[in-house]
Amino acid sequence: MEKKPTTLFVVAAALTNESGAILLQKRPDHASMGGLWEFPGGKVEAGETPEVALARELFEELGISVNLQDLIPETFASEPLGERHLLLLLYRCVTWEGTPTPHFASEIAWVHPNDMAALPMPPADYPLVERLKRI
Ligand SMILES: Nc1nc2c([nH]c(=O)n2[C@H]2C[C@H](O)[C@@H](COP(=O)(O)OP(=O)(O)OP(=O)(O)O)O2)c(=O)[nH]1
Repeated sequence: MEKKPTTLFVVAAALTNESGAILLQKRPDHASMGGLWEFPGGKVEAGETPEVALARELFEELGISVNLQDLIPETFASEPLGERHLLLLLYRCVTWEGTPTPHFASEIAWVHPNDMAALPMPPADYPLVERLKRI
């Protein structure tokens, strides 16, 4: 019988500063996809809307607070991820409270989409970056 992959719902943010650079964080070496640069975010938990999940993740991972209405849908990725299928919703956010501070990531950096090709990222992120370059 054909295997039916479980869809993994992930939300992430393109936190964008005044010069158009976007915050990326480096996954810790011991994590899955360790050492890769990603958009901050994570899995949507049961009972959460995607926006509530993203606001929670941004607070947990970076210590910043966002208003749900400031999370603007930007683009998404739909890609196989091991035995699962990843659906990653990317939101744009230009307004938040607090200074992003890495709580789990090994590093954070502000990177212009044109410079992201130089960084190793999860495979699902490359099409997202291409989209961000054209916006
Ligand atoms: N936050 C985030 N996750 C991403 C990106 N690209 C990408 O493939 N992912 C994947 C990595 C993870 O499998 C999943 C995010 O979940 P998470 O960050 O809460 O997961 P985790 O480290 O606990 O992951 P896992 O070991 O359970 O797979 O989405 C991205 O740009 N940002």
